Amino acid sequence: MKGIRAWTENIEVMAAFCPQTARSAARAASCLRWQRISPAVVALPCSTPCAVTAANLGPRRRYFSGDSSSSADGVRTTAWRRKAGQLQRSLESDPDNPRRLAELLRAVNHFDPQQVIRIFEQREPRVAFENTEAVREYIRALVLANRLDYVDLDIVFGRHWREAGWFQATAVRIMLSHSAASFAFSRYASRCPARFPGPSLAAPSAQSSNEAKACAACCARTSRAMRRKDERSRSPLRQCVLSPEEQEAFLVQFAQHYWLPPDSGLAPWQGTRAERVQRYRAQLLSEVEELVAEAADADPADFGPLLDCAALRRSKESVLRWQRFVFLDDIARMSDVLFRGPIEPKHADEVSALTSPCWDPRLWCGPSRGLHACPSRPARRADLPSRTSQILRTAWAPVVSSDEGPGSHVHSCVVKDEAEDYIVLGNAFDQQLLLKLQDELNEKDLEELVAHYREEDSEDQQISTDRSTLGAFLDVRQTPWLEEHLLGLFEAVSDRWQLPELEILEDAQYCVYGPEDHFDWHQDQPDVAPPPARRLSLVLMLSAPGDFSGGDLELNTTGIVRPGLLAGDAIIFPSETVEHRVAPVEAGMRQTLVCWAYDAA
Ligand SMILES: O=C(O)CCC(=O)C(=O)O
Ligand SMILES: [Fe+2]
Repeated sequence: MKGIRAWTENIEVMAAFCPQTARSAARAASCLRWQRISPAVVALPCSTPCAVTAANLGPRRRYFSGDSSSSADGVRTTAWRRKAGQLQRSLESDPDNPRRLAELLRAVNHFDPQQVIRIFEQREPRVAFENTEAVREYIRALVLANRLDYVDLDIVFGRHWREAGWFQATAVRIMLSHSAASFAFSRYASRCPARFPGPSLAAPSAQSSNEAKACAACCARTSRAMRRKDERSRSPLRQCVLSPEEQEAFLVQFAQHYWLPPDSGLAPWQGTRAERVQRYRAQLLSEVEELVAEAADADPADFGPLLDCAALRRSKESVLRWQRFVFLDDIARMSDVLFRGPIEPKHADEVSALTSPCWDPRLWCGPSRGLHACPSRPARRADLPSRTSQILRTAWAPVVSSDEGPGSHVHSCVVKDEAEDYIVLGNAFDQQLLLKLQDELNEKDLEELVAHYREEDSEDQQISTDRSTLGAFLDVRQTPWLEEHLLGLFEAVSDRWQLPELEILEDAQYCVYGPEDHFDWHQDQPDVAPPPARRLSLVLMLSAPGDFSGGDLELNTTGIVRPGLLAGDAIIFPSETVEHRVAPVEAGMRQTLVCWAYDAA
């Protein structure tokens, strides 16, 4: 009972995240339900009961069964349904009207938050995330439907939101992502596939609109199936989810810290509220870190960045730990977004920089396979300075691979930054693809492949410049998924430089820069050359910003620019014209994959 109380209070608090419907606290206090809410929650000024109907206040199960136990609830729900019907018709007559969408979602949230999630996720994400009011309703629906544990908030609240808002004019979707839902579901399904039965969820390939429809139908089928199941079922699959009570505890805390007004007259990051939020956020992050540290001592087989089916047969404890980590990480990200809002240009980068160390796949590999101890990988060459051989030995630790077939990966990437001479694609390789790439490089015998690019013994005639890095070559043509993906990235941007059909004719370079390593100013294609020649260069960042300092990639275009790259981001620029360099790394290790597109002969 206590759990249900906490839950309903929590829902009310979350539902109050609705500035437009804010009414006076007095009015709220007159509502019976609000009088039962804990003082911290009552302090909310946005305590309007109008956003909270009785239909929303019962235990979660009610959403799934769709029934309403009292006739008053029934009447209210019917009224909202009718209103939603009208709003839906009005939206149909003007489908791109953001206000109408938000109003519809607000109405539907009164009786069917699951439906709000579906409506929102079925829309073009780029457009949907621009609509702040609709996003609010979506967040509310996620909370009301208790979906926070399996919606990928990295997508929902992280970079994509920001990028959708800031680069809406140029945002491109390169891969197959037809909706946030398919992405979130596929990510979730790959963590825990058996939870979402049905082939198109485990391996969605929704390229065409027909496939998208089939996938949407499958999502609908699955959620119907889920609805039929009692959320608290005793089945082993259900038990591996973070317990509802634990989620409630987090959410209640979350509400107490976040659903407060900004100190008036101050920016959201200033004042006493900001301090509280910061403290809470630090606490969340340290909890995440603790779990990561704990995980480092665990059997690596229990984790893996993506839980596969086999994981379900592993110890329940370890699965639970993973779930808790994911949940905390999501909440930490969400808290950040809600605290600062999706309005600052650097917002998503900062969130990722804060949380990405926790996501470092190497941390999940356990001590015997992790970054700091990789005894099975001997030093590359006896004559290398110990510093660099050390770097190489520890560069890539084996990871648990996710055995997916081609086409099973849905992923979207967006334009993060662009100028006449370059374009930065955010999330060009997502976590999953980075792991696949890591596997690929691990499979190669690095001892054989490594090249030593010091000026004195460089055999590379094409680039005769001062360079100090370690590197290995990777024949991408032997790795069809990689070739296809890289070509996809090149082709997505080739129009802006009016380039014809492109091919990858040269090995990609995996570069490792340790302290003091650098790559001096150069052009990748020194002269304008007849075909086939390097036309576009792509640098894929493999290291997180916290992994190294210094080592900026600098481009000499209209002045020197230093586009910030997070792990998984790629910058593409014309090889013949853009002079660039990698400034000396000051500390840590910087890793990139560099690849060139040629025009066909
Ligand atoms: O590692 C980098 O960021 C760039 C390397 C580069 O410019 C090259 O390999 O040509
Ligand atoms: Fe270069």
